[in-house]
This record gives sequence, C-alpha cells and structure tokens, in this order.
Amino acid sequence: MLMSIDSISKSYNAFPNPPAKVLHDVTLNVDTGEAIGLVGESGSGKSTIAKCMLALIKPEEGAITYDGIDVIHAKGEDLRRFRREVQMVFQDPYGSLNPRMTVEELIGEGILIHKLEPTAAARRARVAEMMEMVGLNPNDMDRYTRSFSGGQRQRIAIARALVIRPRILVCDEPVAALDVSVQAQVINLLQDMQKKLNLAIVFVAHDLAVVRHLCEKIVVLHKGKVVEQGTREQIFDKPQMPYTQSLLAAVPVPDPVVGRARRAARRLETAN
Ligand SMILES: Nc1ncnc2c1ncn2[C@@H]1O[C@H](COP(=O)(O)OP(=O)(O)OP(=O)(O)O)[C@@H](O)[C@H]1O
Repeated sequence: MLMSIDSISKSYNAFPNPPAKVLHDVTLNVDTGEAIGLVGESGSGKSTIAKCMLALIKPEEGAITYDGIDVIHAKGEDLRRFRREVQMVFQDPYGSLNPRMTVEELIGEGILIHKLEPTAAARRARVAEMMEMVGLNPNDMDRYTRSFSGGQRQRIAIARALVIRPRILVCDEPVAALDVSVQAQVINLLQDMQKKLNLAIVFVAHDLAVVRHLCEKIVVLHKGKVVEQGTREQIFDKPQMPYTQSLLAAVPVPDPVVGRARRAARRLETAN
C-alpha cells in the first residue's frame, strides 16, 4: 500500500457559527499504480480529501501515511520527498497555469525546484521528452499558454506534474472544465501515463461516468462520509447503497433503447 488514509475527520471554521465538520471518519487506501475514483455530489467533501492527501490542509483526527511517512507531521527531507512524489492537477486549466510563463518554464519549474537536472540543456531536453509523452509538440516550448486550447493546457498541467516522476497524481475534477469531446482524450492520456509510469491516480469527479473508464477502484462519498467503496465491477454492477444507485441512475446511457427504458422506469417510480 502506497498511501493510507485512516479515519480522518476535518472541520472548517464557520465563525460566528461553530466549526462545520465536513469529513467524518474517512478511510481509504491507494496502492501503487492503481487508479482510484472519489465520487460524490457537490459539497460531499471530495476536494477536502484531495487537499488532505496533498498535505495542503490537515485533518484534526486520524492519520495519513505515505510510504512510511506520517504526512500530517512530516518535516524536512520526509516532507520534501512527499512533495515531490505526490503531485496534483487541478480542474481549471486556465487559472492554474501562470500566463506569464512559457511552456518550458511551466513544465520545467519542478525540475528546478527539486534540482533534478544539472544543466539548462538537460532541463530543456527533459521538458521536450515530457511534452512528447503527453502529446504536445516540443517545438511549442517557447510559447505562452494563452494560445493553447483547454485540452492542451491540461496536457501542460499533466506534464508539469509528471516531469518530476511522482508516484501519485491527485487530479481534482481535471476534465470538468473541458468540452465533452476533449474529456475522453485527457482521460485516455491519464490512463496511458498510469500504465507507462506505474503511477497511482486519485481522480476526483462528481460524475460516475467519468471515472468508469479509468478507475479500477471507486470510493463513493456522501455528506463527508464514505458510503461505499469497491472495484469498478462491484460499484457499477452490484451497487449496495441507495445513494450509489441514485448516482448510477444519473449516468447517461449511450444505448438509446436502454436509456429510454431507464427513463420510463424513473417516470413510473416518481408517479407512484
Ligand atoms: N475553506 C473552506 N472554509 C469553509 N468551508 C469550506 C471550505 N472548503 C470547503 N468547505 C465546505 O466543505 C464542504 C465540502 O467541500 P468540498 O469542496 O470538499 O466538496 P466537494 O465534494 O469537492 O464539492 P465540489 O464538487 O463542489 O468541489 C462544503 O460544504 C464546502 O462548502
């Protein structure tokens, strides 16, 4: 097991009201090389879990362990290693990339911070290699991101995260801001990277359809609690909890006949 999250709870300050508890006793594990989906409606606590996993915020109760490191109390070399090996990609490919930096500077920044290449030429070569890996043209290295599409920007964000060879990539709704046609390309890229680099991916989404293709394990959240977790087959074929069933009912069905039957069944249910 690469990361374990053990019974964490988290409250936010809601002054003048008492603190609001938004995570209750959340437990989940991430294994090396696996893609895991955190799914739930807006406000269910997905981003809060992601931020705890990245040590951007600390839970008040419980423990988070990454490869022998106590994440909540990590300092010094442990914290540096953790910061290098657990990376993130955010939802908004427009807001998350500094428009004053070239693609080379954006992707190469982590190499500089972590002193991973000895020379500027070696850094540039590594950036070019990374750009090719994520389906970008290395000749675009000196350009600024303003002329790139949302999908290309998300590729830059992925390259920027992967360039320092992390072992876990936490992606918070990484395709939610993209056109539907581009979403599948970015998900395919993440899957490709997962396989090639033996990378663990934690994929946050409000929509089960998005995680179906990528994630072999799925954790369903509701009001800050894990209501169900299991393999893709368990969640999609035999969901145990009514909340998971209701999330599944909202997944669009590509087959029009099945879709029609499902809509008719739902109409009947509401009529009764
Ligand atoms: N910094 C904060 N201060 C106070 N409350 C917060 C803060 N961040 C989140 N919350 C609250 O915590 C709860 C969980 O939020 P969180 O962002 O983790 O949910 P989410 O499932 O990721 O939702 P979304 O899909 O809308 O991003 C929500 O009720 C939210 O309003």
